[in-house]
Amino acid sequence: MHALIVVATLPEAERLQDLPGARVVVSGVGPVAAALATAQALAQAPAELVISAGIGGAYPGAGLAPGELAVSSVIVQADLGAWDGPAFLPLDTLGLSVRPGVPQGAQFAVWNRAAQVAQAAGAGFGPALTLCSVTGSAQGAQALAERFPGALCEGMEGAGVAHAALLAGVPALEVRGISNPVGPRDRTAWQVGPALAATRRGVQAALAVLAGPG
Ligand SMILES: O=C(O)c1cccc(C(=O)CC[C@H]2O[C@@H](n3cnc4c(=O)[nH]cnc43)[C@H](O)[C@@H]2O)c1
Repeated sequence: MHALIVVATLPEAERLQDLPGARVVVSGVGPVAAALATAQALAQAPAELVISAGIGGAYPGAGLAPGELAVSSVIVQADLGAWDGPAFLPLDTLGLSVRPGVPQGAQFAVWNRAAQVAQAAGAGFGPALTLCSVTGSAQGAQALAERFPGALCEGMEGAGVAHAALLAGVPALEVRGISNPVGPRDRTAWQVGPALAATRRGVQAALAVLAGPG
C-alpha cells in the first residue's frame, strides 16, 4: 500500500510526483475541495497514510521563516464555530459535531508517528490551522495565535483532508513548507520555491518513517 499525498495545486504536485511510495492527487484550493478529492482517491485505492502537503503561512512567534517546515501535531479547522460579538465559540463549545452522533469538533488528531517525522525532517511540530481564506492582517494573525496557543502554520486544505481520512479510517498528517509569514498581504514577498523544497523534505521524511520499523 502507498501513502496518498493531497496537494492543492499542480506546482505543488510537480515537486512530489517522483517520490517512490507516493500517490499524489491535486485537489484544488480549500478544505471542501481537499475533502472531496481525498474521499474520492481513497474510494479508488486504499492508503496507509494520507498527507496534506503544500505551502503555507507561519504565525508570528512560531519561529519558522520562509523555506522552513511545519509538521502538524493536530489539524484544526480554525474558522468552524460561531462569533458571539468579539468572542469565537468553537464547535465543541456549542455542543455541535462534524459527525452525526459522534462528538467531533474542529480538531483532528494526526498520525501517531508525526513527532518522529518532525524530528527526522528538522521541522517545527505543532498545531496546523486550516482556514477558508488567507489571513491578511497582523491583528488577524495575532488573534488566531492567541486562540490556538502554539499554532505554527496556516493553510487552506489540511482539515478537509484529515476529515476525509478520519471517515475512511486512515491516519492523516499535514506538512507545510513555509512560503510567507501570516499577516498583512504581501504576495510579492512569498518565497514559493524554498517552500516547495521544504514541503518535499517533509513528505520524504514522512515516507521514510512510514517505510521504517513501527
Ligand atoms: O493573494 C494573491 O494574489 C494570491 C495569489 C496566488 C495564490 C494565493 C494564495 O493564497 C494561495 C493559497 C494556497 O496556498 C496555501 N497558503 C500559502 N500561504 C498561506 C497562508 O498564509 N494562509 C493560508 N493559506 C496559505 C493554501 O493552502 C492554498 O492552497 C494568493
